[in-house]
Amino acid sequence: MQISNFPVLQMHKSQTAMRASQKDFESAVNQMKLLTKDPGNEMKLKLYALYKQATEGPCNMPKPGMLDLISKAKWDAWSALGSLPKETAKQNYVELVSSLSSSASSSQGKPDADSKQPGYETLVVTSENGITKIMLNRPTKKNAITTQMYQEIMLALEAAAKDDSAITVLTGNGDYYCSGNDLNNFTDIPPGGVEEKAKNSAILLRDFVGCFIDFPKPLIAVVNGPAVGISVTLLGLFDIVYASDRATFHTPFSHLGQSPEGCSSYMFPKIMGSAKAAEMLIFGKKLTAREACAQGLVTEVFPDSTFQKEVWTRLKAYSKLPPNAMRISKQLIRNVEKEKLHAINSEESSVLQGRWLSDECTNAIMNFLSRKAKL
Ligand SMILES: CCCCCC/C=C/C(=O)SCCNC(=O)CCNC(=O)[C@H](O)C(C)(C)COP(=O)(O)OP(=O)(O)OC[C@H]1O[C@@H](n2cnc3c(N)ncnc32)[C@H](O)[C@@H]1OP(=O)(O)O
Repeated sequence: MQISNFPVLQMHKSQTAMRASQKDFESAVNQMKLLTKDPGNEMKLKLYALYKQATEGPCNMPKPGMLDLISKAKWDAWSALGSLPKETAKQNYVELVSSLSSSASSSQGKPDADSKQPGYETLVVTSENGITKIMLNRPTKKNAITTQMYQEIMLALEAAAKDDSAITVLTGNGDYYCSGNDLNNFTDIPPGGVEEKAKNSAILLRDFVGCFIDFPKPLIAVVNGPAVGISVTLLGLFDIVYASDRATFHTPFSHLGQSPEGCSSYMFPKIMGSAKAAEMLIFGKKLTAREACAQGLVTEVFPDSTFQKEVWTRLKAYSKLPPNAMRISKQLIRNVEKEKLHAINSEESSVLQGRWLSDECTNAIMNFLSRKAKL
């Protein structure tokens, strides 16, 4: 085989002026180890040949026997590089790895059109590589959760629980992860009046949180930006929470005349201790991502510039673990407290039903809607 049989090498022959440093080469070698998608045998042979040429020079090994097919394919690929200089081989290796990683990362945040599931207006739901991703999709409203969105999230979780993906991810589109309950939800009053509205909302809230309590597979929050209200309290029910260092965590319930939900009245003291939980849930202290990580609410914080790439690389690796083992482990952890969590969820929903009818709450919502108050 001649060098001309490798178009990618041809393409780079004219670029030898741009030499790759030893550091670039070593980091490309490390990057290859992180690649989660198999690049295919042809590509692997090209990379093998370039690596050998870059580190050992031209192939002078004896040709393997005809029956040793794998060694022979490798020997052929290396020999085909002839007397290609080591420096050029290094450069070509670095560029080839870079083209592989960029095509992998460009497909990470952006689902391919075929994998997008129809039927959702407020979410983008995709399923690929063993991962079902539920993305809140009202970026212009900071992904505030409308009544329709609560319903769609429940449907998406129900479907994800049954599909063949190994893990499920919740994330947000745009600069926010989620700004919590859409405060306009309270303006749509049914014929039965505000009491009926409060009752229906409490039922919706209880059912919504119930889906998170019962979700059977590993559930991961990819917190791409600030999180407010119910999007924060629910995090205690996730198995992993990855956050960008741009994210903040804010539960301004007292400011809104409301009280905690999402089982946070139990999970937050358990996760971070009662004093820290009180600062968040009673006094509305906003935490940075690093503070939330130090309190145990967040699993790991990543720099915003590499957040998507690092998180999706990690999740793709996790999604290849045996799915049944992951499910069973999750259920062992969750089942100990499932009944208790449902009881807490019912109690929190019923307390909120009363709060929504209070003057404190009504005034706070009116203030926001008339733009007098912002968090
Ligand atoms: C079935 C009911 C279950 C209820 C469960 C109980 C849940 C409780 C909670 O989640 S409490 C938390 C509620 N959330 C808030 O109080 C947040 C309110 N929003 C804000 O304070 C700010 O918008 C902000 C700090 C999130 C962002 O500020 P800023 O960056 O200045 O952007 P804008 O304010 O201009 O926002 C852009 C656009 O989005 C609208 N919006 C944002 N969040 C909400 C929201 N939670 N509800 C309704 N609308 C929201 C905002 O009004 C702007 O809209 P506009 O462009 O003016 O049309």
